[in-house]
Amino acid sequence: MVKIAPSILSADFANLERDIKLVEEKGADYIHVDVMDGQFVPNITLGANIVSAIRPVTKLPLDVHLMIVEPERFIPDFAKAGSDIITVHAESTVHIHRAMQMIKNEGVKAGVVINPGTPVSVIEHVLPLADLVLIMTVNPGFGGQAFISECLEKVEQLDELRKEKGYTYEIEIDGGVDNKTAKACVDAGADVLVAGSYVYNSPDVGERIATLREVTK
Ligand SMILES: O=C(CO)[C@@H](O)[C@H](O)COP(=O)(O)O
Ligand SMILES: [Fe+2]
Repeated sequence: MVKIAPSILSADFANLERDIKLVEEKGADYIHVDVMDGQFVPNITLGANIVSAIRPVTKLPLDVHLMIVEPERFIPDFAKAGSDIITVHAESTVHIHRAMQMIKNEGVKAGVVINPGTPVSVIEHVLPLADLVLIMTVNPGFGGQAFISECLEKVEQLDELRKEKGYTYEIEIDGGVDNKTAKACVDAGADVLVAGSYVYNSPDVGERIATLREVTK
């Protein structure tokens, strides 16, 4: 069954505890945390102090998506804050392999992520290190953008590669996931769907999570 990772970027920041507990109760699998620095992407969100603050409010894994330049500078902080998965952009550092080693050395699962314009070949040599590969289906920076379906070809490639080479990473999709796009993601080979605005911009968050499960069955 597909895993659902609501993105708290679309939650009410004045009521984060309430909104995290709500999706946990309604069957979410991960809590997706979008960290933006205003440089790698044109938006600023939150830092390791917020990850520490939300750590005690949920038992769900914290899936921390770093959209920051030179993430190596902050990996120890996000690990100590209680992240379960830390995902770094191949485009954000010249040392993606080192960044992933740093994450693993902290005892945290290491993810690698690529933007819509970046091919799978760029991350080919770090796939043996990856616990998770995240495919962006929007240009990172904001919630509520339209799904870029061309990116699904990369999900198929990654699914093929793991079958061929015996890699163990999960494939996660982030951006524009809703009741209309979720099925194609799973059909392409995705294991985890991040959904921000679709889940949180509704008075019935439980119905939204249930619909994502229903349409991907
Ligand atoms: O990383 C990002 C955006 O850069 C995401 O995790 C968004 O939070 C997804 O939002 P929706 O497209 O689901 O509204
Ligand atoms: Fe994200």
